[in-house]
Amino acid sequence: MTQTETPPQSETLGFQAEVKQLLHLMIHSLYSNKEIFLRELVSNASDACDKLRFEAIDSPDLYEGDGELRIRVEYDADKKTITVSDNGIGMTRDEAVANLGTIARSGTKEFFSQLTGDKQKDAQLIGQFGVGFYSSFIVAKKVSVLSRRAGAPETEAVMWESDGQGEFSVTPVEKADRGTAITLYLRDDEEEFASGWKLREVLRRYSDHISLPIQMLKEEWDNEKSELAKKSEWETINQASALWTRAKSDITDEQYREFYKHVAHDFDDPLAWTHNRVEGRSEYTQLLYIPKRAPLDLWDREGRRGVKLYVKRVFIMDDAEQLLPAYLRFVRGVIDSADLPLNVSREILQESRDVRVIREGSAKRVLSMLEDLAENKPEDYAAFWEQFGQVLKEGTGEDPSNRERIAKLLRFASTHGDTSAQTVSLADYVSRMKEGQDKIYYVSAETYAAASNSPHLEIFRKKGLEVLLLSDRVDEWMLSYLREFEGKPLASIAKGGLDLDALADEEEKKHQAEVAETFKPLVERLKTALEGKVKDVRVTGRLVDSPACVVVDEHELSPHLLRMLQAAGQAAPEVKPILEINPEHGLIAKVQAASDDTFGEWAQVLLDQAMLAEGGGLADPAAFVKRMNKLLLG
Ligand SMILES: Nc1ncnc2c1ncn2[C@@H]1O[C@H](COP(=O)(O)OP(=O)(O)OP(=O)(O)O)[C@@H](O)[C@H]1O
Repeated sequence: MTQTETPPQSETLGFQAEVKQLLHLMIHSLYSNKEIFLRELVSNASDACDKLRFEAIDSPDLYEGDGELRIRVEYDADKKTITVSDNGIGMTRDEAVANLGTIARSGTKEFFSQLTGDKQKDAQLIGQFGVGFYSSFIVAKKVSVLSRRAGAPETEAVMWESDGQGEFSVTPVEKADRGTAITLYLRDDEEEFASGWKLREVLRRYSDHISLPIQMLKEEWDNEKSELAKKSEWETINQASALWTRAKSDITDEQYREFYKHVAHDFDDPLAWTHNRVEGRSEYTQLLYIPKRAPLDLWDREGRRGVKLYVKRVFIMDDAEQLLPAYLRFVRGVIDSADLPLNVSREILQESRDVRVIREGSAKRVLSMLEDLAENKPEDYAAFWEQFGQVLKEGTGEDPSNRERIAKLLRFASTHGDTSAQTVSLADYVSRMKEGQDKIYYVSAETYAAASNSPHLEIFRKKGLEVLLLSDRVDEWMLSYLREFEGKPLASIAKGGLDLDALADEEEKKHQAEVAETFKPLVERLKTALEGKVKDVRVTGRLVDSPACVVVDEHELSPHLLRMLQAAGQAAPEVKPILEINPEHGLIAKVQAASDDTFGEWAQVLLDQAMLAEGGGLADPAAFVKRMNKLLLG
């Protein structure tokens, strides 16, 4: 060493604030589930081997003569340590600092903003977020990570160490073999994990689905010493074949569930799964899961989506979004293709005919799984709908070839149940349609309350006609694609003239015609008073308790959609409403009797309150209040 060179130095660095918070939460909330740390470490080791195998497709030298990838678990009962090691991709110093000192995952902001302080709820949330490496600190008072990246010189390894309190150190060290060895120094009350029996039991339970061999040193009973003695020979304690390649009949539900937790980085069990081998024009295997809960980044454009892609059992990439349409982005799992080249890139995926076949096939499988759930496990389907219904609705526009199947899977709130729970299917609705009814009626508004209190509903309630109550953001968009169901058009009850004639009896029709005639002069007066503000004024039979309402023409954008466009800063055309008045209402009689002096005020109040009831704002609310007060004082 020359004089100017300094010996490698150890550096102490602070954890990112979020990591500190996560560590604290994890240790305190996940205590009852502490053995999951082993699953997480094995899962990471397996991912590291997958990454190496992928990089080695182009650079076989990375194997450094050792192509047999494996994970090893060792323990020392005296020192109370456990070591999980792999010969995977490994980490450089900088990677260790970034990966084990910060959290740079989508959904991080949502995660921290949703924490409540309630241990159980927070534990659930941490599970959804992903526990990962940091879960080691649930059982360990100190963790050391010794790692060398594949292809880096032996002298360029790193030792990362921390007691999980707020800081960690990184020290340059030497390591002959590539990969990562993570040693946990167990807390005093966690010694039970430093046992061959315990480790085997936990590994079999949580990690049997891992496709690489998980090895431990053989142990045999030593009669002389009356204890289990470790041999120098390794034995593989899992089945070590990719789970999805095994026959369905050889896989237990427990193994399917554990595999899900590994691929989806979820803590919870999945809601459902589908596992198929497809042969023929295209050959692939799919194992796809529906999670129980929406990930925190479901609405995050940068969020994770899609499934893991394997080609002939070699891991190629995470989140291969081309393999499923975007409206199924909540699906997790694995697709293993026999046709794609190993060097496939995201760009190639976009163009590939094989990928298109896989995407179409996978979408169909997921829809079948959902249909099965809806039919045979309605409670599970309701849980699915609550979490992912809004995303599935996007499919009505995105996937025209499956629109009918998707339409059958949709669930809505309606006046039938009068609750905000979305449980009514279009088929349910159709089965309850009245004789002579040929349309599926709906009303859409910003909120469920606004929809269910819409004045437009009055006549429907009176006649016992069911109306769907739509208030999800995606609904208006969906309605522009979903125009009918089983030949029955979907019709907004806030648009156009109300065509309930088929449902009215002769006497009603006669009465309506007479009323329209009687109120003609009032209608004309209102038209003049509101000129420029409304498109038309007419008498309606759709109201029962309200004096007036506003509607728009059939082909025009609904006021609700207009407001959404305006809120999104988009140019929206000007749409003048049609004012409809209820001839049976006392207030209309009052307006009719108003003198010319106050008639203008009455007309304006009638329009303003109809706009308010519809869920819209007023351009000049203060003027409305002033006018109202004046009229109230009489
Ligand atoms: N054995 C390992 N070999 C190589 N890199 C590893 C290993 N273990 C962890 N890492 C790196 O550290 C990162 C962080 O791991 P961590 O377990 O916290 O999160 P994750 O695996 O990305 O996601 P999750 O928290 O959902 O499991 C990993 O993404 C990986 O880059």
